[in-house]
Amino acid sequence: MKPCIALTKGRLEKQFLEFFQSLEYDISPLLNKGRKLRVETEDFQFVFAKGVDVTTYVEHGIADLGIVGEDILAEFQPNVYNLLPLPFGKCRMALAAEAGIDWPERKRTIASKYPNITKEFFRRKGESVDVVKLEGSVELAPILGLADGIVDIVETGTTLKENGLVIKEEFHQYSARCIANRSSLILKKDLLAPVVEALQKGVPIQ
Ligand SMILES: Nc1ncnc2c1ncn2[C@@H]1O[C@H](COP(=O)(O)OP(=O)(O)OP(=O)(O)O)[C@@H](O)[C@H]1O
Ligand SMILES: O=P(O)(O)OC[C@H]1O[C@H](OP(=O)(O)OP(=O)(O)O)[C@H](O)[C@@H]1O
Repeated sequence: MKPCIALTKGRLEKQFLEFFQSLEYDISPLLNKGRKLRVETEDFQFVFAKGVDVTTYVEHGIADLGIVGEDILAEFQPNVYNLLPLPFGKCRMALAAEAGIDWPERKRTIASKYPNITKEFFRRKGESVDVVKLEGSVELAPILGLADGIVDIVETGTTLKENGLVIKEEFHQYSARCIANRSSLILKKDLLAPVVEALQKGVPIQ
């Protein structure tokens, strides 16, 4: 039996595969996978899904391990074992608003793909806000007047800058994480230990 690893499609998939290859695992069957969502290599089964679905497959034990952004874990709090940080997918969570516009004194409206993280951020500040959930291109919301500000991921800051927004506060730093199904870690210990160890060795000491 091969361990099953669920990968977040897109950005993290690319970065994970480069990292995995640097650990000398053969990833050649994954390089020309086309639109296939399930691919086997010599040592593993890989499945490809959206971040939040990666956590669902791992929580249900369909996948033993998952590669997912820490932002997804913070937002959805899945019942998985948060095994270790990985040295890619680094980004921050920030509150941003239009440059040169005064932050209104009334109750504010904040747009985000992360309503739970947003509410928790303002709860800790003792402020009550209305949160509008969006699925992407969140930077549009203040420009179009849907919200006073946004809570979103920032990496280079280019998206904010090119849309006339500025950071008001940064409040979390994230990276990709390796998560595990809680039972798999016990029941498939011998199968998973070598890969977990290899991933761990590949993570530079902070
Ligand atoms: N600009 C970024 N720079 C670095 N890491 C990012 C950035 N945006 C997102 N991430 C990280 O990568 C993960 C996957 O992001 P990605 O944009 O590939 O998918 P997504 O935002 O879930 O949306 P979709 O699949 O709908 O495009 C996020 O959960 C986050 O941890
Ligand atoms: O600071 P930057 O390097 O510009 O990166 C930040 C952008 O990246 C993410 O969006 P993504 O590309 O995932 O698109 P989305 O808006 O559709 O989620 C995030 O939501 C920001 O919009």
